[in-house]
Amino acid sequence: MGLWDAFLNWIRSDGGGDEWLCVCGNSVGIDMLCVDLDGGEVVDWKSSYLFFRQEMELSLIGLQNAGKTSLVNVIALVFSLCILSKTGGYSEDMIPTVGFNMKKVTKGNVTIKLWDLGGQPRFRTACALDAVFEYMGKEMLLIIHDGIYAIYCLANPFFNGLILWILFYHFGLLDVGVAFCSYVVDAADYENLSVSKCELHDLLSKSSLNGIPLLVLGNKIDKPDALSKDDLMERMGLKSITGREVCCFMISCKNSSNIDAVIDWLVKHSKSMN
Ligand SMILES: Nc1nc2c(ncn2[C@@H]2O[C@H](COP(=O)(O)OP(=O)(O)OP(=O)(O)O)[C@@H](O)[C@H]2O)c(=O)[nH]1
Ligand SMILES: [Mg+2]
Repeated sequence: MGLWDAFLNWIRSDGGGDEWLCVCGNSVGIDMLCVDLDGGEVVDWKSSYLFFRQEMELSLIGLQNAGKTSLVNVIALVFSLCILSKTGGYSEDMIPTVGFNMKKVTKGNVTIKLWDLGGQPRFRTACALDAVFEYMGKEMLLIIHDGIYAIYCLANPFFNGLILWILFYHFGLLDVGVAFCSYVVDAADYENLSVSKCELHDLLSKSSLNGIPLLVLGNKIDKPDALSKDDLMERMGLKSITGREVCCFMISCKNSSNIDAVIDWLVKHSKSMN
């Protein structure tokens, strides 16, 4: 049922009374809540989604402390449209990510699988990143055994089938492809900018990422000393990148600034499943 049908039905049935209607929306969709004025309870809710079926894989890459996990939490909150959710959102109290986390968020027809990679040097090795990208390229697979990465090469067809089967049934991890690369930078951490620039350019030199659109997120713009977008683009060497689309947004996970713009970009660049 479409949003307007739901709305009209609700108006026709008990739209008067001591209830009020709240329509809220973001880049993922629109929710319509019917709230009981006396008790403050949500008595009914309907959803409508602006997009056709979309699925995307998002790997968040960047140095330690850039705010990748914070971004995952903020995106998860946007997907729950804030009102009904008691979880997710920004927290000052973060633990550095060990290895990586995978979080899948779904809202209506939009699904994002977020691969949140630990940014400490030991997790940033070419090997760990390669493994994820190669996995997405379906040439190698990455499985976690008690926190240790095991990389399986898909050269052997028998092994192939076996591992794909395990992945499919236990992790639901099939049919993915790298649609774009997203990179998170702390825009207020001048000291680490040159390291961040090198890591990014190293990553872009990988053949599996040839031509793939690049999304750079300058995080923590709530900090008074955060760089401007122009300065960040200059210092990250973004202006010299050719052969691919490059987009840069300045965001704050803390204040949720520009998060909707990021989600819009992701949805536009994801594989449409129509
Ligand atoms: N002021 C400010 N602080 C932020 C923002 N986003 C994240 N932080 C803080 O930065 C710190 C690191 O955030 P994380 O999300 O854990 O960073 P990370 O990139 O996941 O770090 P690793 O897991 O070690 O790679 C935390 O203390 C966050 O609260 C932001 O927009 N503004
Ligand atoms: Mg993290």
